[in-house]
Amino acid sequence: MTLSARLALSRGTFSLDVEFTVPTGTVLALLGPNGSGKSTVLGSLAGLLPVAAADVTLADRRLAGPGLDLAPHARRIGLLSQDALLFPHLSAVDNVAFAPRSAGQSRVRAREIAAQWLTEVDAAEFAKRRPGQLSGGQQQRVAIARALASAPELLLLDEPFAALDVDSAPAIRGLLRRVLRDGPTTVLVTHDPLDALALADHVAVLAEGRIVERGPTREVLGAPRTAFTARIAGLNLVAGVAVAEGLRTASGEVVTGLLSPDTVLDEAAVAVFEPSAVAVYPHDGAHEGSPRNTVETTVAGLEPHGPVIRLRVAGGPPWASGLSADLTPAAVADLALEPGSPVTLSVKAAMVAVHPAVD
Ligand SMILES: Nc1ncnc2c1ncn2[C@@H]1O[C@H](COP(=O)(O)OP(=O)(O)OP(=O)(O)O)[C@@H](O)[C@H]1O
Repeated sequence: MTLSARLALSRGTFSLDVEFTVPTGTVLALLGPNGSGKSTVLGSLAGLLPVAAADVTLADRRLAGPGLDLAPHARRIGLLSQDALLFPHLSAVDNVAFAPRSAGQSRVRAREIAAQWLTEVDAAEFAKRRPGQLSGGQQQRVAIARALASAPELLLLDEPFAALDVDSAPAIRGLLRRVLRDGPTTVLVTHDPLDALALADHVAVLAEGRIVERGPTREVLGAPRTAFTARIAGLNLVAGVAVAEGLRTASGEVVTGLLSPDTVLDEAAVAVFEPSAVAVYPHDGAHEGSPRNTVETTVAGLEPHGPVIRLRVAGGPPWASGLSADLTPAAVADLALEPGSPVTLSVKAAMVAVHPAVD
């Protein structure tokens, strides 16, 4: 069910004008700062907001177009927001059964479907409880089951981890990774690049109602082409497979780091670290102390980046090419760095986070 959307609208002084496609079964993450229009895109796709001009098709079904604006319930879209928004007077199983029941399934069949989905999201044991008797994370599991139980052709996720505490967010993220693997075409709104890395095949970066950059997630976040994306992402990313010590790259080097709780060993992962976590030495410099990842490479470029100088490197083992490090202007002068200078980069293992990633 490929989604093709063009949406244009104004809300007061804010205007939105975007066009994008999400191929069947893939996940597009919409990233952007507060107020950039992410929720407005989701609301428009769901048919909850009036649009000035829209052309939205899902496979061969037109949801909106000239003279056509299907009502939300007729769009066959599942929506999951940051708050679970369950019906407080219904049990978990009845909340989930509500979706297939509204789609015309018999009461018995709707309950069977609900029970299957509650099992799928590890919430079968809460089936009889009402939302008030569940934690935020448990409610969000039930809400995921409800969104999927309607067999939506498009799933819209609006910051699904934002209301969860740091302990339950990774488990729910892992759960969504699992159910989205063979799941519906999905648009995920987030301001956290790590959510995009874990769940999305592609990202589109929104700024002031326009898409300023788009492409495969790791490409866009690992090597942002616009200063804007670099500000919100700007992370060093190394792709590979999760191993107990951290991450193993395709060419066999191990980048030592801390595994996030939802990481699965031997599955695709990325090691993520800030340019400010990278120390730079001349080749013969000493770098001892806590366990570090150390690599010999060459300065490719130096650019001012706010108050610091961002150094990019090229050469050395494949995983090191394109890494960034932030230095003070004084350090750049002390080390006499210029393009072509040989340098050793060093990153403390404790500063490297290993996250699951979409293959
Ligand atoms: N009901 C409304 N009436 C008028 N303007 C609105 C309304 N709701 C939102 N806006 C404006 O639309 C713009 C986009 O808002 P939107 O909620 O889509 O951004 P967002 O990227 O989802 O932000 P956040 O990350 O804060 O949720 C903002 O400038 C906002 O002020």
